[in-house]
Amino acid sequence: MTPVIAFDRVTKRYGDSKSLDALDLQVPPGEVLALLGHNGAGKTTAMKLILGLIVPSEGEVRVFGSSPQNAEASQLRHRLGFLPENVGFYEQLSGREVLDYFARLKRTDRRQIDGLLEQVGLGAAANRRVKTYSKGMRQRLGLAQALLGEPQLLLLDEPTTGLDPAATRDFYTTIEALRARGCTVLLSSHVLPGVEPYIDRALILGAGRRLALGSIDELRQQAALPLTIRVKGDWTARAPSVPEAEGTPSGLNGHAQEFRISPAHKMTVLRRLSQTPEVEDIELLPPTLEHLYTHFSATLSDTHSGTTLPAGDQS
Ligand SMILES: Nc1ncnc2c1ncn2[C@@H]1O[C@H](COP(=O)(O)OP(=O)(O)OP(=O)(O)O)[C@@H](O)[C@H]1O
Repeated sequence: MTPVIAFDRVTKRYGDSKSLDALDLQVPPGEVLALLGHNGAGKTTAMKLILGLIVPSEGEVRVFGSSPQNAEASQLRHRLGFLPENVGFYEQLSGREVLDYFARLKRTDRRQIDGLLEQVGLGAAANRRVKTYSKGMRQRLGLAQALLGEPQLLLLDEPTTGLDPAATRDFYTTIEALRARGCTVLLSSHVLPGVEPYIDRALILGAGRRLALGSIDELRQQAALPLTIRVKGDWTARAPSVPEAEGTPSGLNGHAQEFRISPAHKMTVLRRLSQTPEVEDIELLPPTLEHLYTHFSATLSDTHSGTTLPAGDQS
């Protein structure tokens, strides 16, 4: 199956510095991929290359099997929706008028506008001027604009910046619906909380390089970070220590204790604890995407200080 996005050793240079450095990436149809990285990691550069706004210095970018630069590029753009990082609209227009304007620009059917406004939760505010919209409402209008024409590929640059937790959740619910209808979504972010359940894979970029790529489970396996075990009950008198624990265990409310163990010791520790009658409950807390992001981003500082990236992540 042709990947929706394919980067083959793509480098983008500005003067002497590289915004992207020999990036390889294949995104299959219907995947939701999070593009994660600190400021300046190369996320927006990758999106601009996909949109055909800039050209690679080396390597090749293909979108739906074609170069975003060639003669078919305008057709290609009809299959694409884009929400830029800083979305700006004409303040004097209403939400409906803004979408009407963009639908004309994109030459798409204007009858979808009301449905889209409902879908992003702006149905009741459709006739209000944009200048009266909150930050969250503007982001929703930006998303509705990106969804005009039922795109098969959606590029969302920092879409949840400035949104409150409820608006962020609503936003991810919309992403879930898009995934259900087979749309491929590329979502750049450094705001991670809440994104985990909605993505298929994450690409962690650092200084234009691929630091890690995989599903959350694959990233957990690669990182082999300790997991946290939370144990409730008055069990410490009978089994006062867990020799496998890393660092100092922490007490919680006097009735629970939390400690970190390596994944290799998980089953040994669980078996022992489950045979201790005073143990009332055991909770396993695997590393979150945020932990993984911090871990893989630290490999970049290691690289800069002379050591290399982990095996398998050097492309
Ligand atoms: N037009 C340009 N001219 C020179 N340097 C550029 C240009 N565009 C981007 N860069 C540089 O390329 C690097 C990557 O930038 P990019 O905007 O892709 O990062 P980003 O991951 O999107 O960052 P942020 O999270 O801050 O948006 C940065 O060092 C940036 O300064």
